[in-house]
Amino acid sequence: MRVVVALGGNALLRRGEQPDAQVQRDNVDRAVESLALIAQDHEVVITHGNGPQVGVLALQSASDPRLSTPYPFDVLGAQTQGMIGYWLLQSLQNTVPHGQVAAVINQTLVSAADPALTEPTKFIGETYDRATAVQLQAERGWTIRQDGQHWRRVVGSPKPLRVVETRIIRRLVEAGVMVVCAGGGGVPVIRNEDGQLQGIEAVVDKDATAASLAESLDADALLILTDVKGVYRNFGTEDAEMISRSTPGALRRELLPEGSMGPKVESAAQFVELTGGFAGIGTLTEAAEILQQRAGTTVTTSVEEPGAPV
Ligand SMILES: Nc1ncnc2c1ncn2[C@@H]1O[C@H](COP(=O)(O)OP(=O)(O)O)[C@@H](O)[C@H]1O
Ligand SMILES: NC(=O)OP(=O)(O)O
Repeated sequence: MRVVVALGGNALLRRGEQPDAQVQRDNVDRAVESLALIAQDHEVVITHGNGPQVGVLALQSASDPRLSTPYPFDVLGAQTQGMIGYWLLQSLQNTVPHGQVAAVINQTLVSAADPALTEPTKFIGETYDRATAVQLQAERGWTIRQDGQHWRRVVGSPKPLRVVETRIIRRLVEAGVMVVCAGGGGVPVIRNEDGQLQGIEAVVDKDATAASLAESLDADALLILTDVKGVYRNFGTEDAEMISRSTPGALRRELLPEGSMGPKVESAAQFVELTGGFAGIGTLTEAAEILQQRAGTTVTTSVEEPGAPV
């Protein structure tokens, strides 16, 4: 099977954790332990998020007195691809010694006219209490939104149209290489009026890019791995109940929150609808079980008997 895996940025740096390199390396190692089990038997393409990490780098850049302008988000996105891509590359090479691995810096084409560029929904950086977030909004001109119990900065997140380097990624996969790519949803670029690629200020949703890439690469399965066991009905309440199996239509009707579980559900639903393949949403440490449809939330075109292979 060909499997595209999307690793959550919040799963690689969990809410409230220190953004130290070692903390994230340990989280990457945990994810890779789980991914290595899949890589033994399947072709694997790995994308990763960068929401928390790009926020850390944005703050660093904004507080550097030597810069006349902070680094724009396309540049920061590329930095996170380098950093997280390096951690994944090394961890995969150490864990799957005979595997060939490549980490690719790459771009995702978006539309300059996408209304999402001016209606920010993508959470980045750390979480704050409301008062602190409101203060940062005033001081730094941020847009902020509520994320669960906390508040966070949000930035524009246009729809990915296509991973620019799709053909190169396909050639690597066909050559048996495990490819780490489209980190942070890919560096967002537009084609300008001269036909040139040009970076823009945005952070693409990596689940949306992963679904688009999985479809372009003719993947059989899309795994969206994060820091929860699956998609819950009544999430965050005493009546919370995990949805084990669902269809695109039924899952969309759950109306999950924008900026966190909503984009995962939409990406899983789109991949399943477009390809007839299956998608799984669940925790980073259960990749193999999710692929076997024994853990997480499995999304298929129709709901079959529990545990039945698709
Ligand atoms: N219905 C739900 N079921 C499960 N998780 C949910 C739900 N609604 C919101 N969430 C939140 O979505 C988060 C995962 O989304 P996100 O933080 O964007 O993940 P990542 O950065 O790992 O891709 C979970 O940590 C959880 O707090
Ligand atoms: N770019 C992106 O989607 O990052 P997260 O997975 O961290 O939200």
